[in-house]
Amino acid sequence: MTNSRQIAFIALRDVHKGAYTDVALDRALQKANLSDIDRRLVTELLYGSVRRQRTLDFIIDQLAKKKSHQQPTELRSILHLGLYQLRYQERIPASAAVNTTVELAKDNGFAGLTGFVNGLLRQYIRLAEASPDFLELPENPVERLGILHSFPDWIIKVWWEQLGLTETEKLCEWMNQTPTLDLRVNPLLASVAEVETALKSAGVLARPIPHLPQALRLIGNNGSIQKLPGFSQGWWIVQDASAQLVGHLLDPQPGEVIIDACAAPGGKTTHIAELMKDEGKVWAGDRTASRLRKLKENAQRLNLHSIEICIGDSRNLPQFYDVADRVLLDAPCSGLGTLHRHADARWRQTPESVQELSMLQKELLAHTSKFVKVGGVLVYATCTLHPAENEEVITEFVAGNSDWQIEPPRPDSPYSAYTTPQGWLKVWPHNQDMDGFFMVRLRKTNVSE
Ligand SMILES: C[S@@+](CC[C@H](N)C(=O)[O-])C[C@H]1O[C@@H](n2cnc3c(N)ncnc32)[C@H](O)[C@@H]1O
Repeated sequence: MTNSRQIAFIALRDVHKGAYTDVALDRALQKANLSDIDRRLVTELLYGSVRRQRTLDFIIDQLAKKKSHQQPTELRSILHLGLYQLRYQERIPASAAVNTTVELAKDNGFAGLTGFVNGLLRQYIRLAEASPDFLELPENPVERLGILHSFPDWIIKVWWEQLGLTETEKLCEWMNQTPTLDLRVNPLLASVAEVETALKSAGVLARPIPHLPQALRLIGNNGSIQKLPGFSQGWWIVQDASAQLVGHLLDPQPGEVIIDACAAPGGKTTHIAELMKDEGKVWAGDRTASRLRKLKENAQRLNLHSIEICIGDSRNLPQFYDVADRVLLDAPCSGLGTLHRHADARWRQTPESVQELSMLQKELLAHTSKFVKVGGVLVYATCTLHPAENEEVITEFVAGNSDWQIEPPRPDSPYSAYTTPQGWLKVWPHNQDMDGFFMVRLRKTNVSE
């Protein structure tokens, strides 16, 4: 049987056994010959079931005698797929969700438990029809939000401390959406209007994004990215709106020397080269060779020649001391601002991994700041929404280095919507409808300690 639900099941089973969601999806899709519509269904069922894992487990715990984690792994995966469709996929008729899930059980070694699967799903339908709020949620507001929107309690706490309860709930809802796709047009090869027209002629609608001169947001679901017009000609690259803000905040100028210290796969490196009209030098440093190969492919496709690759740990590159007009440190982070794109990230990160990342970020900042000439600029950015990786890193750095100052964007700049009183920029996705990001521009003065 190679139907889309069986493919989704194979991928979800692999995720429940420890695989990364995108890797499991690619592997399962490669073995199947599915139409674009079916591929989209598999992707939606898999990503949705992984995101909503905590809620789905809670429902099983409430409806079955055995807790979800006591169920055989593969049966748990099958139940997740069925419940996900019933709870979150209004377009799929309940009868289709139940019947296909029972079939999955039959075809995957649970023929003797089809009655249990059928009974549990039908009980869910009955209870949900009687009262959509039938889940017996705990009183504790953190746990309550965590179960209802499927996040670990520690993430809810981190956001709650910054936003309060109502806003945190909005952010959780935003992070459970299917992500949108933004393009960044390469102005050296095409204009935004040309790309918009080419996409339209292929039946794909796109709209510009305010304040971002190179951005287009695709409207609706699209098939393979590589098949969209202009891809092979290097007219555009996929990059979220908030990631595009980072390049503009750095504001690189033609002829300058720029070091992008954590560059791969090159979304921002290529933006920097475009903004410099491909004149000058962009050093693209990263410690991961496989990701740097991707950077090279991107630079070649976009026909950019000013980029030079440097493999290694950016905490140990003394040859770059005092050479750069500008440095970008787009630091490795916990990715709490892009949880909608990486379905399993909320289950992989932990408070401990955040502490380790925070230390690495502080070390990277201490070293890469030495690359900047006096008078030059460093932009520190992350796609996370955790203060230990953002505010704390910058506050500590500025307090310990009196020759560095935060340089807030001008009040009349397009960044004013994101600028905080401290001078750094924070993009909250539920307010700005783009990935969560933190970014700050620092300037090196000639006043030393
Ligand atoms: C957030 S990603 C960079 C994304 C990239 N700037 C872009 O826009 O496409 C962080 C990168 O930091 C790299 N990295 C992690 N630790 C590093 C280190 N000590 N030195 C250099 N690169 C490092 C990772 O390999 C990863 O590619």
